[in-house]
Amino acid sequence: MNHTPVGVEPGSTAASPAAASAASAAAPRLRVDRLTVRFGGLTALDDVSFEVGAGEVVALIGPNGAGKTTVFNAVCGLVRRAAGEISLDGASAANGPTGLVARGVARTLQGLGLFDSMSVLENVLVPLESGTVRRVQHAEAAAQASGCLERLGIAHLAAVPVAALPYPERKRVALARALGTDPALLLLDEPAGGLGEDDIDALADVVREVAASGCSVLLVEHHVDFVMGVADRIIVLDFGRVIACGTPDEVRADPRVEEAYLGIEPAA
Ligand SMILES: Nc1ncnc2c1ncn2[C@@H]1O[C@H](COP(=O)(O)OP(=O)(O)OP(=O)(O)O)[C@@H](O)[C@H]1O
Repeated sequence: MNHTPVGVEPGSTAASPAAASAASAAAPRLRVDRLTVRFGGLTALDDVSFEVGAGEVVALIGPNGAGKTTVFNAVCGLVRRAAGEISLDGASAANGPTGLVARGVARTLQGLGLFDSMSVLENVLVPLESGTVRRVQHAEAAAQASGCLERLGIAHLAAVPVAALPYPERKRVALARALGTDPALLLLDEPAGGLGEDDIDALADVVREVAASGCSVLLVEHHVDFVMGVADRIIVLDFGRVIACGTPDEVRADPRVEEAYLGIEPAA
């Protein structure tokens, strides 16, 4: 896995010179710069900045309503930015529902969003054949989708309707569908939610392997042990602002995080 730090943002707890020089050496895979999103009078994101490097796993954590999903939606162009810039591999993203998906961003959803009556393989084929990501020949798409099912240990379920599967397998299908597009940036929305410990361990292995292959991973997750075990860096949001950013150890030791996220009052 690539552990290269790619920069330190306002509120960061990790400000090493190495991080600064790495950040300036190459454009990060994802750059979110001073992002502000408002819903009417509510400021859901307020001046949020962070970066995700190639092959890096970055976790966004924070209490309910902190703005994590809104970051994903902004990266995908599903909510309009009131201010700020988002870029992928140095190319600026339009402020609307265009561009990023075609440029190699894939996302899983909290609600999975699978087509229940379709088979596992058919679900994974949907984005490959729809032309929303890119248009590939059917044989090539089928081979790519099958490879993803193998990778996630569900090849034997290829012909099974999704409706017949238990929740952990359904989550694997959703992940396979995202990975099937061969993304440069993978957005995972609560990937460990609803899973048991064995499935979470297997998921962590997959995330590490995906990152080792060069794909960048940005994930939103409440399962603290999973986050601490898999993330290279963690960004902590609270009320739409970045309150801390650093390695798992740095974030774990930050009293602001304990106070905001874990609900622990800092020692007097
Ligand atoms: N489409 C919307 N319209 C109005 N308000 C919204 C909308 N989407 C999100 N919000 C509000 O913006 C804030 C941030 O929401 P968001 O869903 O990003 O938080 P979150 O950190 O993902 O929370 P959770 O952990 O509960 O999923 C919340 O106050 C939420 O109610």
